[in-house]
Amino acid sequence: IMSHGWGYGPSDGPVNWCKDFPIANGPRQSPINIISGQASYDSALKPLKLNYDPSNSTDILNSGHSFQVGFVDDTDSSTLTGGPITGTYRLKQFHFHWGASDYRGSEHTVNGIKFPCELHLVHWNTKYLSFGEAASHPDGLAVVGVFLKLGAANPRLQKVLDALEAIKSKGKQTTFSNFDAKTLLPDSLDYWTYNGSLTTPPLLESVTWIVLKESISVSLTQMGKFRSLKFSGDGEAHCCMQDNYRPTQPLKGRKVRRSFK
Ligand SMILES: O[B-]1(O)OCc2ccc(NC(=S)NCc3ccccc3)cc21
Ligand SMILES: [Zn+2]
Repeated sequence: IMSHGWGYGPSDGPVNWCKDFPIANGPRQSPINIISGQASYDSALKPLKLNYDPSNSTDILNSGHSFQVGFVDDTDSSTLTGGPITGTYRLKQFHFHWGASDYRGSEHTVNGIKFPCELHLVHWNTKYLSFGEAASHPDGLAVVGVFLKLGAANPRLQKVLDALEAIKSKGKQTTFSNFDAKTLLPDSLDYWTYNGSLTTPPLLESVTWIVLKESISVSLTQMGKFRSLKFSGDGEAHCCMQDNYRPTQPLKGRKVRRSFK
C-alpha cells in the first residue's frame, strides 16, 4: 500500500493508484478521449438546466490535490436538472485540473487535443441522502466538465483566482461567498455525455459525465495563478500544484452521446 496518500508524483501518481484502488482498472473509468466523429447525436437528450444560487457558495479550500469552492447543499437551491440525467442533482463543489505547461492539464481530451485546464462542477443525486452516499451508486453523481482555452483573460475566473493568495498551501481554507458558478459557463451548453468515474481516488464509478463542447477563456497570466498553488502544506518542501490531471482511460465499449447536431 502507499506509504502516504495518493498524489500526482512519480511514486504516488495515477499509474500507482490501482494498488490502493483496484477500480482504477474498472469498466467505466474517467477521463476519456472524446472522438467527436464517434459520438452519436441523441435527440432524446434534454437541454441542461443549471440553477445556481450565488448565496450558496461558502468557502475555497486547497485540498492538496486541487482547490475547490464549496457550496451549501442542504437544500435544492443550486441544482442541475435536464440533460442526460433524471431527477435533481445538487451542486456540492467545483474544482479544476491543470498542467505545468499550456499544452496539457485537462483530463478529458477531444480528438487527442489537451487543454491547459479543465473545470469540474460536481453534483449529487438527491434520491440519496448525501454526497458520500450518492458517490457509491452508479447514478449518484453528475459532473459538468468545462475546458479552459488560452486566450483573453477571463474576468469571471479572476474572482476565484484572486482568492488563491489566501490558500497557497495544502489544508488552507477561507470564506468565499456570493459567487455565481454560472458565470464560469460558456454561452452554449451543448455537451457530450458518457458514464464514468471520479478521476481521483477513490475513483468511484458513479459519475454521469457532461462535458461541454464550448470552452471558456483563460490567459497565460491566469494560468500562472493556478500554478502558484502548492501541493505541499506549510513547513513541507515546496511542491508546485500542477499536472494534477489523470491521463485518459480506455473506453471499454462505452458509447459517448452528443446533445447537438
Ligand atoms: O473526478 B473529479 O476530480 O471530478 C469529479 C469529482 C467529484 C468528486 C471528487 N472527489 C471528492 S469530492 N472526494 C471526496 C469524497 C469522495 C467519495 C466519497 C466521499 C468523499 C473528485 C472528482
Ligand atoms: Zn475533477
